[in-house]
Amino acid sequence: MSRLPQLVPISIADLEHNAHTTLAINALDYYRSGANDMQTLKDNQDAYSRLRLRPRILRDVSKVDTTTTLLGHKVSSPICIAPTAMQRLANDAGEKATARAAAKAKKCMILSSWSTTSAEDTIEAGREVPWDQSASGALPLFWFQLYVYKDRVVTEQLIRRVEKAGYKALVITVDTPFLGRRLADVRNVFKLPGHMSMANFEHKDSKESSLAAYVVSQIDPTLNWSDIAWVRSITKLPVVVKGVLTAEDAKLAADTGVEAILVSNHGGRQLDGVLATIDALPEVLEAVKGRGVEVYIDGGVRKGTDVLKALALGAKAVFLGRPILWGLAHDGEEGVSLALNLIQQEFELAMALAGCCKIEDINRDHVQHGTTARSKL
Ligand SMILES: Cc1cc2nc3c(=O)[nH]c(=O)nc-3n(C[C@H](O)[C@H](O)[C@H](O)COP(=O)(O)O)c2cc1C
Ligand SMILES: CC(C)CC(=O)C(=O)O
Repeated sequence: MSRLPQLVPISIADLEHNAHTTLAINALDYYRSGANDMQTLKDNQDAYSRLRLRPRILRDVSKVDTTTTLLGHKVSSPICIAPTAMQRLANDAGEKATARAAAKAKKCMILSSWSTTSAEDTIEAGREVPWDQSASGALPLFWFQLYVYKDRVVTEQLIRRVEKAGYKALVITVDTPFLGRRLADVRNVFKLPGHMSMANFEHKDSKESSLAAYVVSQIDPTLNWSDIAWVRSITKLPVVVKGVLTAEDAKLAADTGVEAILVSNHGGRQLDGVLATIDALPEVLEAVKGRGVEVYIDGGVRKGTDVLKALALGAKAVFLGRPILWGLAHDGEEGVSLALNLIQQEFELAMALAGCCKIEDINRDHVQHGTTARSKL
């Protein structure tokens, strides 16, 4: 098969292009696919293009500061790393490379339950990078994404391990009672290669079965709000619910006492046909207004202007899924650093060009839906 030439990457799109030229087809398909017709996958990005920015001028933007806080921890930027499973498919250094890049950038990384490196080894790799406080006071931040296993003993043991290892929040993914139907994975009969394992669950590994069958065998489809309350009752770590898309569920999340909500459709990989996350964000924000719940977003964030739009609509932070995998595939740790730096630099430039010097300067008036001037709306 002839491969396209590599680009010298200067954008996330370039990194994606390069990953298409280098990754083995089963890994590439697993990473890039959405469910079914991939309508939501496409819409996650398209929806950002339907928004327009409203810049302010003459505001002395010679210095731009992107530091912010997530659940009380100061990080260098609201650009964070979403949990993605099986990162060693992209590069042998996998999750360790991502952790080092996150630590260097003093950004927040969420590690997937289904990582190919254990929770302990991943955070340890992050610690190899000095966690010295920068002048801004920002520090690296590691959170753990939890799939709730049918076996609650396994679930609780994992929570104890990640508490001990130093993860600072549990991000419970609630949109995967079953795996979405990703047609390419079905055709490729995708499964984890024999030399890798789901490193947090060695004894639960099921290399023989497809991913969908593994989910059916291990993940609890009876999961409901009382289980979220149960997790909260057995840990002091703050809880983030990942996969909220409606005002109704946002209210229930707040009622359950969770500290944060991650508006997510799992990168279009679960229920195809749901709203793009940036279109679902306003109703979620409205539903939890004044309840002290932080609201984040992921899905389709590829450019600095996307970050600006999400923050202008009210998100506290954005999480990147595939862009990190494209960086990993390009050049391991260096590639993840490149992905993070490219979008960080774009965001800083977008802030300056919109007249914003700090995160608090970004507000609802910096963005509008549609392409018609406000005076004509
Ligand atoms: C290859 C891949 C694996 C993923 N694995 C997980 C996972 O293990 N746990 C989880 O909660 N979300 C998982 N996600 C969803 C991401 O956390 C995130 O919601 C999504 O990728 C964001 O969209 P983006 O890829 O457009 O940035 C995965 C996404 C991809 C693309
Ligand atoms: C192993 C999978 C359930 C990980 C995941 O969330 C995904 O592939 O989207």
